[in-house]
Amino acid sequence: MISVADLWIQLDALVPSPLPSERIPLASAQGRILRETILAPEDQPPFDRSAIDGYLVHTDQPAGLVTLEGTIHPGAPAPASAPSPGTAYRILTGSALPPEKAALIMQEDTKATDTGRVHLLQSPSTKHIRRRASQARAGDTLISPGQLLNAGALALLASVGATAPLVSRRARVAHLVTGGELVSPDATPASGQIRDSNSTLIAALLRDSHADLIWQQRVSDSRSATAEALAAALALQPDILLVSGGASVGDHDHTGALLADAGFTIHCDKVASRPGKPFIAASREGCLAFGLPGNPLSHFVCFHLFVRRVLARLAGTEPVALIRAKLAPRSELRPDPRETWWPALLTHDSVTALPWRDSSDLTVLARANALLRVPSTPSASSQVEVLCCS
Ligand SMILES: Nc1nc2c(c(=O)[nH]1)N[C@H]1C(S)=C(S)[C@@H](COP(=O)(O)OP(=O)(O)OC[C@H]3O[C@@H](n4cnc5c(N)ncnc54)[C@H](O)[C@@H]3O)O[C@H]1N2
Ligand code: MOO
Repeated sequence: MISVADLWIQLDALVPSPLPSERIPLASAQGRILRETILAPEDQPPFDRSAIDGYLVHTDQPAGLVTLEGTIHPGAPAPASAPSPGTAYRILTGSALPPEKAALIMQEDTKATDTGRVHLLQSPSTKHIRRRASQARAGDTLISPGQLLNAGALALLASVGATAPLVSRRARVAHLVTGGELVSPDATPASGQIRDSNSTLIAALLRDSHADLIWQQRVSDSRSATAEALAAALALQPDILLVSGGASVGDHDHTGALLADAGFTIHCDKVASRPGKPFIAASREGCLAFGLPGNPLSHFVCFHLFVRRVLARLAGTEPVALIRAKLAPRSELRPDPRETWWPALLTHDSVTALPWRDSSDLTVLARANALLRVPSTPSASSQVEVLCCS
C-alpha cells in the first residue's frame, strides 16, 4: 500500500503544469491565482504628496509669521515651485507638492490670525512628505505569478489600473455520488437509508479550492446506472472527476473497474492513511479521477490530503504546507499501522486532537479546522505536524 508522502509525489507528477490562464474583470478575480507579473506602470506614489493637513512653505522658512497665498486641494496639479519664503499655501492630506524645496507644517503646530496670516509655532520640515517612488519605481515588480488575489492584492491591482488580470482558469469538477442507501438531505430516510452528506461536503470544499462544481449527481449502486452516470459526467470533459463511495472491494464497489473501462490508468487504489484507505487515483488524457471512500470523515481527509493538493497545482499555486504546532495537553492519540490524520482544532498556540469514533463520525467535522498527522510509530514529541483545513 502506498504511503501518503509517496502518493503526494505521484500526484505532483500527474500535474506537470497548471490549467490555461484567462483574463477576467478585477471584480471577479478574488481568490484566483495570478499568472502574470504586474509591473508598476509609473512611480508609486506618482508624485510627492502631503501626508498631513497643514501648510506648505519653502524649505528655508523658519518658525514665525507667513502670508497665506491660497489652497492646494487633493486632486489639483502640483504647483511648479514651492512658495517663496514668507508665504504659505494651505494643503490637505493627499495634496500634490512641488518637486523641490517643499516643507510642511501640521495644522496643530500653527495658529491662524485674523489678517490672512499664519503663525508657524515650529520649524517646518520635510518629514510629512510622501516622496514620489518611495514605494516602487516605474518598472518594479509589484506582484509575481502564483500570488493569490486576496483583498490587498486586488486593491494593489486597482491602484495601478490592472483591471483585467491574467489568472488561472478554475478547474471544472464533476462529482458522482454512489450509494443505494442514500437519500436527499431534505428527504426522511426509510429504515436502512441515510441522508447524503458527501454532496454537500464536496460542494463546500470545492468552493475554497480554485474549482467550480459543474455537475453533481447521485446514483444507486447498480453498475449500469453508475456507468451511465460516469459517461454523462465525462461527456462534459471535466478537469477532475470525483466519485464518492464504491471505492472499496464490496459487491457494489464499481469505481475502480468503471474508471478502467472508461480508459483511465489506475495509479493507486489504497493509501496508508487512517481514515481514507480505499482511495483511487486515476488519469486519462486531460482528466484526473479520484474515487473517495464513502465514509464522510474519509472523504474529508482524502479531499484535504490529495484532491486539494491537485487543485492547487492545477491553479498554479503551491499546495497548503504542513505546519508544526504544539500538541495541547490531554490530547490522546491512538497510533495505527496506517498514518492517522486526526481531526483537530488549531488555535494560536496549540493544536487539540478532537474525539472521533470512526470514519462515519460527522459530529467532529463541524469543529475541526485541521488534521493532525499521527505517525504509525508513537512519538514522545509534543511538536506535531498539522494540515490546516477549510
Ligand atoms: N473488505 C473490506 N471492506 C472494507 C475495507 C477494506 O479494506 N476491506 N475498507 C473499509 C474502509 S476503510 C472504508 S472507508 C470503506 C469505504 O468504502 P466505499 O468507498 O466503498 O464506500 P461505501 O461502501 O459506498 O460507503 C461507506 C460508508 O459511507 C457511507 N456513505 C457513502 N456515501 C455517503 C454519502 N454520500 N453521504 C453519507 N454517507 C455516505 C455509506 O453509507 C457507508 O456507511 O470501506 C470499508 N470496507
Ligand atoms: O477510510 Mo476507512 O476510512 O479507514 O473507514
